[in-house]
Formats: sequence, C-alpha cells, structure tokens
Amino acid sequence: MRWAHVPGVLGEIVRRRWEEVLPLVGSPLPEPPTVPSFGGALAEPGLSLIAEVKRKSPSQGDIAQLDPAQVARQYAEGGARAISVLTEPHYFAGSDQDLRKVRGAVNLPLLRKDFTVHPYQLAEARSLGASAALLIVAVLREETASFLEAAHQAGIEALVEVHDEAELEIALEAGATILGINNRDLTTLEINLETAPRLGRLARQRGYSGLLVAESGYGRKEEIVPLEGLFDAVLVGTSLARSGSWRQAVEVLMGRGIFS
Ligand SMILES: O=C(O)c1ccccc1NCC(=O)[C@H](O)[C@H](O)COP(=O)(O)O
Repeated sequence: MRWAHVPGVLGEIVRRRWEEVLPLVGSPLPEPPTVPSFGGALAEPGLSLIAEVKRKSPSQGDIAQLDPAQVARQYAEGGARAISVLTEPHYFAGSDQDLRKVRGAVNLPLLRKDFTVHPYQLAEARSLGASAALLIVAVLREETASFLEAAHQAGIEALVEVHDEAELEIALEAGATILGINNRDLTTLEINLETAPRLGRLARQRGYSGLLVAESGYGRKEEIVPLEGLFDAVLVGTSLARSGSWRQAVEVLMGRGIFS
C-alpha cells in the first residue's frame, strides 16, 4: 500500500489524502494567478510571522469556528508576512475554498498547508493562489527531491518540513531552500520547543544557507524572542486561531502591540 511506511495519525491522514487525490489527477486546473514570493517575504529583516488559519487538529480537537478571510485580514493588519491555510478537510476541517477566500482577502503570500502525496497537488495549490506548498520529509522520505523538482516545475515554492536529524539530512541532500523545523512530532503529536533551535543550529553547522522556519507549539512572545538571529520565520497556528482577536494576538506575540 502507498505510504504504508508512515506511522500514527500522520499515516492515516496521508493514506486518506492519497485515495482522495488520485481520482483528481489530470483534471484541468484554472490558470494560476500572479502571487507574491513566499521566500521573499520570509527573508525580510527580523523574524517573519507565518500566521495559520486553523479550525481543528488531531492534537487539539476543535480550535476555533472562523471565517478564513476575516482572520487572514486581521493577521495581515497585525503584521504577519505570510498566511498558512490548512486545506485538509477531515482532520483539520479545512478546504480549498478557504484558500480561495484568503487569496481574495489579502495580498500576502499563502502557504497551502496540506499533506502533499502527489505532484498534482502542487499544480493545484498554485492554481488556487498559493505561493508555497508543504513537503513533509517524514512522509516523502527519499522522494523529497523529486517532489521538490515537481514543485519547481509547477512554479510553486516548497516549505520542506523536518523533525529529526535523519529527516534534516534528507532535506539538505534534496536541496531544500526553505526548511521548516517542526517542534511537533507528527506521529506522537508531542511538542518539544527545543527541537527547532537544536536542528536549526545543526542545519547551519552543516552549511545550510537557505531560509529557516520554526514551526508549532508557540503561544507566547517569550518563546518567540530566542528564535531571532537563527530563524527567518516562525509559523504559529493554534494560539493565534483560538485567540478570537486575531490582529491583537499577532501584535502581542510578535512584541509589536500596545500590550506587549
Ligand atoms: O496540529 C496538529 O495536531 C497536527 C497533527 C498531525 C499533523 C499535522 C499537524 N499540524 C500541522 C502543523 O504543522 C501545524 O498546524 C503548524 O505548525 C502550527 O502549529 P501550532 O501553532 O502548534 O498550531
């Protein structure tokens, strides 16, 4: 069975995604709109925030009932430099329509946060108005390089996500230029905020000179501040999405608000 090697809830998600994507492969897609550069936004001076539109997750259950366009607009007003939109329907209650709505609401680069298991999804993401798509090394393993090439062919940037040393080696070997380090183990769902700094330093020691993104588990400014200097960006979902006052939550988290 395809993706049988992927354990835990992550395995359940990607095998279900595979079954859903296969019948769509080859369907014609609308002409992609012009979109801003994801990497360009993350490379701006200081630590960039990628703020995530997230309704639900396997680790948290229900997070927030939200209007993706309204939330994205407030994230942008608060100073987020990119927006991540979860489009997986069953475990995250997301949809492609969410991405379309967010595309219509803000001019920031969008990350389609989905579980990429077929190159068709990369063309689909680009067609929906995403600037970047997610490639998870725990899923793609040695196929990461060919998916990176497929992303290039589809004209979309790729956030290549790792969680341990072995995955980091695969990502570096594959030629990732936007490297995400997830504090969340997607098999056990446990979070350890020391993972991103540890692997971030290791990536730099190994000569990696691309963009570095710290992902998952951040909820307080004190947790974000130590990332500056090593990371280019931080990706935050749950704590922002559940705040209910999204612009202010971004300002406070990034230390730019009147309450920070
Ligand atoms: O969030 C989960 O529980 C989860 C479970 C299994 C696979 C992926 C999952 N999340 C995707 C993400 O990477 C996060 O949405 C993202 O990094 C933001 O994390 P957080 O700020 O902790 O919501």
